[in-house]
Amino acid sequence: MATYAVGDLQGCLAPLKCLLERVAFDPTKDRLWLVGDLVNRGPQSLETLRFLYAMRDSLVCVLGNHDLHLLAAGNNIERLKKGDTLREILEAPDRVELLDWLRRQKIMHYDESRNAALVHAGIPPQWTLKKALKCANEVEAVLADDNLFTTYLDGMYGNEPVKWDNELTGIARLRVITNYFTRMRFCTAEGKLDLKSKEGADTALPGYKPWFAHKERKTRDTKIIFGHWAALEGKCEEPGVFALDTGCVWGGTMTLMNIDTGERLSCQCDTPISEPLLATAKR
Ligand SMILES: Nc1ncnc2c1ncn2[C@@H]1O[C@H](COP(=O)(O)OP(=O)(O)OP(=O)(O)OP(=O)(O)OC[C@H]2O[C@@H](n3cnc4c(N)ncnc43)[C@H](O)[C@@H]2O)[C@@H](O)[C@H]1O
Repeated sequence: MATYAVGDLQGCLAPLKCLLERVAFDPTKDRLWLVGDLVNRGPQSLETLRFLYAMRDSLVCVLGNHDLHLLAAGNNIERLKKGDTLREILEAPDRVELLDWLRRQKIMHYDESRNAALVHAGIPPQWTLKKALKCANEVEAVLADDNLFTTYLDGMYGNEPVKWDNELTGIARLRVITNYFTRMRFCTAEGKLDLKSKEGADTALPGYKPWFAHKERKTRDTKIIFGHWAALEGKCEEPGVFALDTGCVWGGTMTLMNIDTGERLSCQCDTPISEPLLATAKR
């Protein structure tokens, strides 16, 4: 039995299948951890979601910003944006089943036996592991609640508050938690977010650093696996922190890592997003 983690899929099913074949993945024995952003921008969002749903008992999955966006669009809370490749899911006969499953996935997974955490974007430096799990659970509970999840999705968008405060309540509290776990790249040691910068780790504004690079970070004893930040190209110098988004959808590759050995494999995406969309996204 082996446990693997794979970077952002973003609707790229062919490289996922290629990676699973290369490691002879056996869903009856092996486990696959997904860093989130299962869908959007790539060519096969619906087929990817169906493929994952069919093997759901072998998966551990955390949600990314694109997955949350799909949930909002699927509940008529947010419109699709130019470049989104989610319409096929919204029009699918099995959409209710698929979105219901997606909504019940985690924001953070922690495996005590490995002392390893899985998140989409990161864990802010000022939070302990215990605090991070508690905050992730607040969002997970609201998302899984049939009466509350649409109110959450409706208030989820936006960049404020820029920093955690224990006194925060309601949607502002849930929004900053969401932004830490699913959108963060750069922040200060106190967890003040810069959500605008998206380039490499060496492009931080004065006073900011990649979330994992703060020496005060309170989760330094825990292995952390994350995706989201394609411009890192899967490279992270920080010991115990593993970046897995290698920009499949941007013409890069998809990366799979054996969680216990650290061994990595990559597959090219055959059909990355079109050149015009790439140019728009980079502007
Ligand atoms: N609370 C909330 N508030 C607001 N929105 C929310 C939200 N929750 C969910 N959302 C939704 O989030 C979605 C994404 O919003 P965006 O605003 O487009 O998000 P992003 O930061 O660009 O994130 P992405 O996940 O696409 O990052 P990636 O590194 O792949 O790509 C980022 C950039 O990296 C660049 N890049 C990729 N590979 C690179 C490389 N090798 N080198 C340099 N740059 C590279 C790309 O060109 C691209 O510009 C939207 O649909 C939005 O609605």
